Amino acid sequence: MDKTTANGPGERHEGFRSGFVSFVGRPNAGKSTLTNALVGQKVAITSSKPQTTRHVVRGIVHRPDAQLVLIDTPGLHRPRTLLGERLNDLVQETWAEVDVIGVCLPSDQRVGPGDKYLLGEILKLRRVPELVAIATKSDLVGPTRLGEHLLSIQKLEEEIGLTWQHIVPVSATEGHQVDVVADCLIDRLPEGPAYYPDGDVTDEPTERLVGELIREAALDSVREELPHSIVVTVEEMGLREGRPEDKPLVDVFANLIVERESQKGIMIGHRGSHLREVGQAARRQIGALLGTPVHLDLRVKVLKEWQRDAKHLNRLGF
Ligand SMILES: Nc1nc2c(ncn2[C@@H]2O[C@H](COP(=O)(O)OP(=O)(O)OP(=O)(O)O)[C@@H](O)[C@H]2O)c(=O)[nH]1
Repeated sequence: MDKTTANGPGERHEGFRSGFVSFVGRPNAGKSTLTNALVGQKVAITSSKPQTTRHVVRGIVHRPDAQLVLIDTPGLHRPRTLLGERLNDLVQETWAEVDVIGVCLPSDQRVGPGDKYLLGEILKLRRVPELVAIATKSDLVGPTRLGEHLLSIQKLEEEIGLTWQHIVPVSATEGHQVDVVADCLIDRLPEGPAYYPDGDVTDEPTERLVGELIREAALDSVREELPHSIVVTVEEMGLREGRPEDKPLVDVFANLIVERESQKGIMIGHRGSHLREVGQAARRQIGALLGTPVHLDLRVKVLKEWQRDAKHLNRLGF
Protein backbone atom coordinates (compact mmCIF):
# COMPACT_ATOMS: atom_id res chain seq x y z
CA MET A 1 0.00 0.00 0.00
CA ASP A 2 1.22 3.49 -0.83
CA LYS A 3 2.24 4.96 2.54
CA THR A 4 1.68 8.53 1.40
CA THR A 5 -2.04 8.01 0.97
CA ALA A 6 -2.79 5.66 3.83
CA ASN A 7 -4.26 7.20 6.94
CA GLY A 8 -5.83 4.28 8.72
CA PRO A 9 -4.96 3.59 12.34
CA GLY A 10 -1.31 2.89 12.91
CA GLU A 11 -0.31 3.91 9.37
CA ARG A 12 2.26 6.65 9.12
CA HIS A 13 1.46 9.35 6.64
CA GLU A 14 3.97 11.85 5.35
CA GLY A 15 3.09 15.16 7.01
CA PHE A 16 0.06 13.66 8.77
CA ARG A 17 -0.59 15.09 12.23
CA SER A 18 -2.41 13.45 15.08
CA GLY A 19 -2.89 14.05 18.75
CA PHE A 20 -5.05 14.86 21.74
CA VAL A 21 -6.70 18.10 22.67
CA SER A 22 -8.65 19.05 25.76
CA PHE A 23 -10.84 22.11 26.17
CA VAL A 24 -10.80 23.84 29.51
CA GLY A 25 -12.66 26.85 30.79
CA ARG A 26 -15.09 27.97 33.40
CA PRO A 27 -18.46 26.20 33.63
CA ASN A 28 -20.72 27.08 30.69
CA ALA A 29 -17.81 28.41 28.61
CA GLY A 30 -19.05 26.46 25.59
CA LYS A 31 -16.61 23.53 25.62
CA SER A 32 -19.13 20.80 24.83
CA THR A 33 -20.83 22.82 22.10
CA LEU A 34 -17.47 23.46 20.45
CA THR A 35 -16.58 19.76 20.69
CA ASN A 36 -19.82 18.89 18.93
CA ALA A 37 -19.35 21.56 16.27
CA LEU A 38 -15.84 20.30 15.51
CA VAL A 39 -16.89 16.68 15.33
CA GLY A 40 -20.05 17.56 13.43
CA GLN A 41 -22.21 15.26 15.48
CA LYS A 42 -23.65 15.34 18.94
CA VAL A 43 -21.16 13.52 21.18
CA ALA A 44 -20.80 15.61 24.33
CA ILE A 45 -23.63 16.56 26.60
CA THR A 46 -24.48 20.27 26.43
CA SER A 47 -26.67 22.04 28.90
CA SER A 48 -27.32 25.57 30.03
CA LYS A 49 -26.56 24.52 33.61
CA PRO A 50 -22.91 24.65 34.66
CA GLN A 51 -20.70 21.66 35.40
CA THR A 52 -22.75 18.98 33.79
CA THR A 53 -19.96 17.23 31.91
CA ARG A 54 -18.87 14.41 34.16
CA HIS A 55 -17.27 11.77 31.98
CA VAL A 56 -14.28 11.97 29.71
CA VAL A 57 -15.94 11.92 26.31
CA ARG A 58 -13.82 11.76 23.19
CA GLY A 59 -14.80 13.27 19.90
CA ILE A 60 -12.66 12.58 16.85
CA VAL A 61 -12.11 14.99 13.98
CA HIS A 62 -10.97 13.28 10.77
CA ARG A 63 -9.25 15.23 8.04
CA PRO A 64 -7.15 14.10 5.10
CA ASP A 65 -4.12 15.74 6.74
CA ALA A 66 -4.82 15.09 10.42
CA GLN A 67 -6.71 13.38 13.18
CA LEU A 68 -7.70 15.37 16.23
CA VAL A 69 -8.91 13.50 19.30
CA LEU A 70 -10.91 15.69 21.67
CA ILE A 71 -10.96 14.84 25.34
CA ASP A 72 -13.82 16.48 27.16
CA THR A 73 -13.23 16.78 30.90
CA PRO A 74 -15.45 18.08 33.66
CA GLY A 75 -14.65 21.51 35.05
CA LEU A 76 -12.09 21.89 37.80
CA HIS A 77 -13.69 23.17 40.97
CA ARG A 78 -13.18 23.35 44.67
CA PRO A 79 -13.76 19.77 45.87
CA ARG A 80 -16.50 19.48 48.47
CA THR A 81 -17.22 15.78 48.14
CA LEU A 82 -15.27 12.63 47.36
CA LEU A 83 -16.71 12.82 43.85
CA GLY A 84 -15.32 16.34 43.52
CA GLU A 85 -11.82 15.16 44.52
CA ARG A 86 -11.83 12.25 42.12
CA LEU A 87 -13.01 14.46 39.29
CA ASN A 88 -10.22 16.97 39.90
CA ASP A 89 -7.57 14.23 39.88
CA LEU A 90 -8.99 12.92 36.64
CA VAL A 91 -8.92 16.37 35.08
CA GLN A 92 -5.31 17.02 36.01
CA GLU A 93 -4.17 13.60 34.81
CA THR A 94 -5.86 14.22 31.48
CA TRP A 95 -4.47 17.72 31.04
CA ALA A 96 -0.89 16.57 31.57
CA GLU A 97 -1.24 13.99 28.80
CA VAL A 98 -2.77 15.98 25.95
CA ASP A 99 -0.78 17.74 23.22
CA VAL A 100 -2.80 20.93 23.24
CA ILE A 101 -5.14 22.60 25.69
CA GLY A 102 -7.76 24.86 24.16
CA VAL A 103 -8.58 27.45 26.82
CA CYS A 104 -12.18 28.59 26.29
CA LEU A 105 -12.85 32.17 27.33
CA PRO A 106 -16.45 33.24 26.58
CA SER A 107 -16.57 36.56 24.74
CA ASP A 108 -19.63 37.78 26.64
CA GLN A 109 -17.77 37.63 29.94
CA ARG A 110 -14.68 39.44 31.18
CA VAL A 111 -11.52 37.44 31.77
CA GLY A 112 -11.63 36.99 35.53
CA PRO A 113 -10.10 35.40 38.62
CA GLY A 114 -11.73 32.04 37.78
CA ASP A 115 -9.93 31.93 34.43
CA LYS A 116 -6.65 32.93 36.02
CA TYR A 117 -7.01 30.23 38.67
CA LEU A 118 -7.53 27.63 35.92
CA LEU A 119 -4.50 28.84 33.99
CA GLY A 120 -2.43 28.81 37.17
CA GLU A 121 -3.38 25.16 37.68
CA ILE A 122 -2.37 24.35 34.10
CA LEU A 123 1.03 25.98 34.54
CA LYS A 124 1.61 23.78 37.63
CA LEU A 125 1.21 20.55 35.63
CA ARG A 126 4.22 18.25 35.46
CA ARG A 127 4.15 18.82 31.70
CA VAL A 128 2.48 21.91 30.28
CA PRO A 129 0.83 21.27 26.88
CA GLU A 130 0.73 23.88 24.11
CA LEU A 131 -1.93 26.49 24.77
CA VAL A 132 -4.45 27.89 22.30
CA ALA A 133 -6.86 30.59 23.49
CA ILE A 134 -10.39 30.30 22.14
CA ALA A 135 -12.76 33.26 22.51
CA THR A 136 -16.04 31.33 22.47
CA LYS A 137 -19.58 32.65 21.80
CA SER A 138 -18.26 35.46 19.58
CA ASP A 139 -21.78 35.90 18.19
CA LEU A 140 -22.96 37.31 21.51
CA VAL A 141 -20.86 40.49 21.27
CA GLY A 142 -20.09 43.26 18.80
CA PRO A 143 -16.72 43.86 17.17
CA THR A 144 -15.55 46.44 19.71
CA ARG A 145 -16.18 44.22 22.71
CA LEU A 146 -14.66 41.25 20.89
CA GLY A 147 -11.53 43.30 20.22
CA GLU A 148 -11.26 44.21 23.90
CA HIS A 149 -11.75 40.59 24.88
CA LEU A 150 -8.99 39.38 22.55
CA LEU A 151 -6.70 42.05 23.93
CA SER A 152 -7.29 41.04 27.53
CA ILE A 153 -6.62 37.42 26.55
CA GLN A 154 -3.33 38.46 25.01
CA LYS A 155 -2.41 40.40 28.16
CA LEU A 156 -2.62 37.16 30.16
CA GLU A 157 0.70 36.17 28.58
CA GLU A 158 2.45 38.85 30.59
CA GLU A 159 0.21 38.71 33.65
CA ILE A 160 0.53 34.96 34.22
CA GLY A 161 3.67 34.12 32.28
CA LEU A 162 2.29 31.87 29.57
CA THR A 163 2.49 31.73 25.78
CA TRP A 164 -0.52 31.41 23.49
CA GLN A 165 0.23 29.58 20.23
CA HIS A 166 -2.92 31.13 18.77
CA ILE A 167 -5.78 33.32 19.91
CA VAL A 168 -8.94 32.62 17.93
CA PRO A 169 -12.56 33.79 18.21
CA VAL A 170 -15.32 31.29 17.39
CA SER A 171 -19.07 30.85 17.47
CA ALA A 172 -19.87 27.17 17.76
CA THR A 173 -23.63 27.68 17.53
CA GLU A 174 -23.36 29.83 14.38
CA GLY A 175 -20.64 27.64 12.90
CA HIS A 176 -18.42 30.69 12.52
CA GLN A 177 -14.65 30.03 12.51
CA VAL A 178 -15.02 26.42 13.67
CA ASP A 179 -12.66 25.39 10.85
CA VAL A 180 -10.13 27.98 11.97
CA VAL A 181 -10.17 26.51 15.48
CA ALA A 182 -9.53 23.07 13.98
CA ASP A 183 -6.62 24.50 11.95
CA CYS A 184 -5.08 26.20 14.99
CA LEU A 185 -5.29 23.04 17.07
CA ILE A 186 -4.04 20.72 14.32
CA ASP A 187 -1.18 23.10 13.63
CA ARG A 188 0.20 22.32 17.11
CA LEU A 189 -0.12 18.52 16.92
CA PRO A 190 2.95 16.37 16.37
CA GLU A 191 3.39 14.38 13.18
CA GLY A 192 2.15 10.86 13.65
CA PRO A 193 -0.28 8.17 12.58
CA ALA A 194 -4.06 8.20 13.02
CA TYR A 195 -5.23 6.65 16.30
CA TYR A 196 -8.71 5.68 15.18
CA PRO A 197 -10.24 4.31 11.96
CA ASP A 198 -11.85 6.79 9.56
CA GLY A 199 -15.43 7.51 10.48
CA ASP A 200 -15.22 6.89 14.22
CA VAL A 201 -16.53 9.93 16.03
CA THR A 202 -16.07 8.73 19.58
CA ASP A 203 -14.86 5.64 21.39
CA GLU A 204 -17.38 6.09 24.17
CA PRO A 205 -19.43 2.95 24.53
CA THR A 206 -22.93 3.53 23.18
CA GLU A 207 -24.45 2.77 26.56
CA ARG A 208 -22.56 5.58 28.15
CA LEU A 209 -23.72 8.02 25.45
CA VAL A 210 -27.28 6.81 25.97
CA GLY A 211 -26.90 7.39 29.71
CA GLU A 212 -25.60 10.91 29.05
CA LEU A 213 -28.57 11.68 26.80
CA ILE A 214 -30.97 10.61 29.55
CA ARG A 215 -29.09 12.68 32.09
CA GLU A 216 -29.20 15.66 29.76
CA ALA A 217 -32.96 15.31 29.33
CA ALA A 218 -33.38 15.13 33.11
CA LEU A 219 -31.14 18.14 33.71
CA ASP A 220 -32.97 20.30 31.20
CA SER A 221 -36.01 20.46 33.40
CA VAL A 222 -34.92 20.55 37.02
CA ARG A 223 -33.96 23.27 39.39
CA GLU A 224 -30.39 24.45 39.87
CA GLU A 225 -29.64 22.44 43.01
CA LEU A 226 -30.43 19.07 41.55
CA PRO A 227 -27.91 18.55 38.68
CA HIS A 228 -25.02 17.25 40.75
CA SER A 229 -27.24 14.73 42.44
CA ILE A 230 -28.28 12.96 39.25
CA VAL A 231 -26.52 10.02 37.72
CA VAL A 232 -27.84 7.56 35.13
CA THR A 233 -27.04 3.88 34.81
CA VAL A 234 -28.02 1.95 31.71
CA GLU A 235 -28.77 -1.55 32.99
CA GLU A 236 -29.62 -3.24 29.74
CA MET A 237 -29.93 -2.35 26.11
CA GLY A 238 -30.66 -4.39 23.01
CA LEU A 239 -32.72 -5.01 19.90
CA ARG A 240 -36.09 -6.48 20.75
CA GLU A 241 -36.46 -9.97 19.36
CA GLY A 242 -39.24 -11.06 17.03
CA ARG A 243 -39.71 -7.65 15.39
CA PRO A 244 -40.18 -7.38 11.61
CA GLU A 245 -36.87 -6.54 9.93
CA ASP A 246 -38.06 -3.16 8.66
CA LYS A 247 -39.46 -2.18 12.09
CA PRO A 248 -36.66 -2.66 14.61
CA LEU A 249 -37.01 -1.45 18.18
CA VAL A 250 -34.31 -1.00 20.80
CA ASP A 251 -35.17 -1.58 24.43
CA VAL A 252 -33.31 0.53 26.96
CA PHE A 253 -33.60 -0.11 30.69
CA ALA A 254 -32.12 2.69 32.75
CA ASN A 255 -32.10 4.08 36.27
CA LEU A 256 -32.08 7.72 37.13
CA ILE A 257 -30.33 7.88 40.48
CA VAL A 258 -30.81 10.72 42.93
CA GLU A 259 -29.59 11.26 46.50
CA ARG A 260 -32.78 11.87 48.46
CA GLU A 261 -36.42 10.89 48.57
CA SER A 262 -37.41 14.53 48.08
CA GLN A 263 -35.44 14.62 44.83
CA LYS A 264 -37.13 11.46 43.69
CA GLY A 265 -40.46 13.21 44.14
CA ILE A 266 -39.33 16.14 42.01
CA MET A 267 -38.04 13.84 39.31
CA ILE A 268 -41.22 11.82 39.10
CA GLY A 269 -43.52 14.84 39.32
CA HIS A 270 -47.27 14.97 39.75
CA ARG A 271 -48.62 11.54 38.78
CA GLY A 272 -45.38 10.79 36.93
CA SER A 273 -45.79 13.74 34.58
CA HIS A 274 -42.21 14.97 34.90
CA LEU A 275 -40.62 11.58 34.43
CA ARG A 276 -42.79 11.06 31.35
CA GLU A 277 -41.51 14.30 29.82
CA VAL A 278 -37.91 13.39 30.57
CA GLY A 279 -38.44 9.94 29.09
CA GLN A 280 -39.98 11.33 25.91
CA ALA A 281 -37.19 13.84 25.39
CA ALA A 282 -34.52 11.22 26.06
CA ARG A 283 -36.20 8.72 23.76
CA ARG A 284 -36.12 11.16 20.85
CA GLN A 285 -32.41 11.83 21.36
CA ILE A 286 -31.49 8.17 21.76
CA GLY A 287 -33.53 7.32 18.67
CA ALA A 288 -31.60 9.94 16.71
CA LEU A 289 -28.28 8.59 18.01
CA LEU A 290 -29.06 4.97 17.19
CA GLY A 291 -31.17 5.56 14.09
CA THR A 292 -33.80 3.19 15.50
CA PRO A 293 -37.02 3.76 17.47
CA VAL A 294 -36.52 3.22 21.17
CA HIS A 295 -38.56 1.89 24.05
CA LEU A 296 -37.22 3.44 27.22
CA ASP A 297 -37.91 1.96 30.62
CA LEU A 298 -36.78 4.66 33.02
CA ARG A 299 -36.93 4.30 36.81
CA VAL A 300 -35.99 6.72 39.54
CA LYS A 301 -33.95 5.33 42.44
CA VAL A 302 -32.54 6.84 45.59
CA LEU A 303 -28.94 6.09 46.54
CA LYS A 304 -28.45 8.05 49.74
CA GLU A 305 -25.51 10.50 49.58
CA TRP A 306 -23.90 8.64 46.67
CA GLN A 307 -21.43 11.46 46.04
CA ARG A 308 -19.80 10.90 49.44
CA ASP A 309 -19.73 7.13 49.45
CA ALA A 310 -16.71 5.36 47.93
CA LYS A 311 -18.64 2.12 47.41
CA HIS A 312 -21.38 3.86 45.46
CA LEU A 313 -18.87 5.87 43.46
CA ASN A 314 -17.02 2.73 42.43
CA ARG A 315 -20.24 1.05 41.42
CA LEU A 316 -21.29 4.04 39.32
CA GLY A 317 -17.93 4.03 37.56
CA PHE A 318 -16.16 7.05 39.05
N1 LIG B 1 -24.67 32.20 21.61
C1 LIG B 1 -23.86 31.15 21.79
N2 LIG B 1 -24.09 30.29 22.81
C2 LIG B 1 -23.25 29.25 22.96
C3 LIG B 1 -22.13 29.03 22.12
N3 LIG B 1 -21.48 27.92 22.55
C4 LIG B 1 -22.18 27.47 23.62
N4 LIG B 1 -23.24 28.25 23.88
C5 LIG B 1 -24.25 28.06 24.94
O1 LIG B 1 -23.64 28.14 26.21
C6 LIG B 1 -24.19 27.18 27.11
C7 LIG B 1 -23.10 26.29 27.68
O2 LIG B 1 -22.49 25.55 26.64
P1 LIG B 1 -21.76 24.15 26.91
O3 LIG B 1 -21.13 23.78 25.62
O4 LIG B 1 -22.64 23.18 27.58
O5 LIG B 1 -20.64 24.64 27.94
P2 LIG B 1 -19.55 23.77 28.72
O6 LIG B 1 -18.36 24.62 28.83
O7 LIG B 1 -19.37 22.45 28.07
O8 LIG B 1 -20.25 23.62 30.13
P3 LIG B 1 -19.94 22.63 31.37
O9 LIG B 1 -20.30 21.25 30.94
O10 LIG B 1 -20.84 23.18 32.40
O11 LIG B 1 -18.50 22.79 31.72
C8 LIG B 1 -25.24 26.41 26.32
O12 LIG B 1 -26.50 26.97 26.59
C9 LIG B 1 -24.83 26.67 24.88
O13 LIG B 1 -25.92 26.62 23.99
C10 LIG B 1 -21.92 29.97 21.03
O14 LIG B 1 -20.99 29.87 20.22
N5 LIG B 1 -22.81 31.00 20.93
